[in-house]
Amino acid sequence: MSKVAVIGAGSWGSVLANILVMNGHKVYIWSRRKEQVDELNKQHTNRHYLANFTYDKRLVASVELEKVLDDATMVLFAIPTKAMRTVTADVASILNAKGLKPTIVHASKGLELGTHKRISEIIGEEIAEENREGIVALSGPSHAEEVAKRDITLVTAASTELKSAKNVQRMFMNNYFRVYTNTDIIGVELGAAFKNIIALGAGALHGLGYGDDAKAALMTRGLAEIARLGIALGADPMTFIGLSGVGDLIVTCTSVHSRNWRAGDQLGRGEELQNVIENMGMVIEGLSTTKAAYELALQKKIDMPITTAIYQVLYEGKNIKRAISDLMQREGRSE
Ligand SMILES: NC(=O)C1=CN([C@@H]2O[C@H](COP(=O)(O)OP(=O)(O)OC[C@H]3O[C@@H](n4cnc5c(N)ncnc54)[C@H](OP(=O)(O)O)[C@@H]3O)[C@@H](O)[C@H]2O)C=CC1
Ligand SMILES: O=C(CO)COP(=O)(O)O
Repeated sequence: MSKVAVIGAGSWGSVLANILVMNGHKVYIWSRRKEQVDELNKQHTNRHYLANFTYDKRLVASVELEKVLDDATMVLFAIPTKAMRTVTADVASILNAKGLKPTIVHASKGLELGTHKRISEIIGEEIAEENREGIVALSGPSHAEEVAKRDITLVTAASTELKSAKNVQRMFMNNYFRVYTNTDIIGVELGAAFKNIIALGAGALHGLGYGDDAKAALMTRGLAEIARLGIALGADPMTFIGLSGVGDLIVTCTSVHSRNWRAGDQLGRGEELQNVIENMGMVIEGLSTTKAAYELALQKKIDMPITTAIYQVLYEGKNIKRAISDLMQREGRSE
């Protein structure tokens, strides 16, 4: 039996941990809050993040990172991108002190602000090679609310080391959670991060009352521009038509579960950005990813009109209707 340490007990970390427990693995989950640990261990619930769901009683929660990591053969990070560097550094020093070499998996979707690094790059910088077997990104169209109900979900395990990706595939697969492997971790991580930008836009169109034609147009042209940037950053173009590309774009642009879509919807209805962030109570990754992608597009000289428009709305206070009108009035061009 493998021992898995799950770092982060929000909606996604807790549900992935639950899958692993139900698949027969020993799983410890880390939370920084004692009251959440007590709730998970005693009531087997996590009401703030997932109302009306009861976790498998065998899932053990702890605030002690050392205890969670003890004997771990796999470490799974599911925390917001902005917390990745400091938390991985804490994990790294414990792995080093204990002489552990687990497979490292992450399920987060974003780019680090300032450095524009992908999450596997942050992990690679913080956790020494002698303390990791491989780095795997687990990604695809998957909402915690549906996976918790054992709805059918397909994701991909991406790593430059196929052996590690296959290990993750084996550990997570069951009759409702199907895992593919992929060696293009660049494309998988970029598709996962960038689709959140387009989801903000899709939500905004909904909030403003636009119809299905507008949403389909945004998703299609959005995919074109995020793939353009992804390819410039080293991704395989084919990855953008896979689960972590178009698959995740579809679910995030159409699902009421998506925090990015819901944030966009509220902005479209005229809500102030600060209120949207405060009321969500969960991470909205697309907000910072929009900034990172906008800066990268400028650096790489990639045309990203939708991302630019969303950046202007979020960071420069541009009126959303004006942003849409400006997009529509761009010079006509070939598809
Ligand atoms: N929810 C989903 O369905 C999916 C989410 N993802 C991705 O997974 C990642 C995590 O998302 P999700 O679980 O939904 O997020 P949530 O907002 O639901 O939970 C975030 C978790 O991270 C913890 N956390 C936040 N900041 C810090 C910090 N500075 N240090 C340590 N822990 C911290 C939170 O702790 P606390 O409660 O104490 O604040 C909480 O446990 C994101 O990148 C998201 O895009 C990917 C696929 C599906
Ligand atoms: O990545 C996700 C679905 O695949 C989750 O999206 P949100 O963060 O928008 O909820």
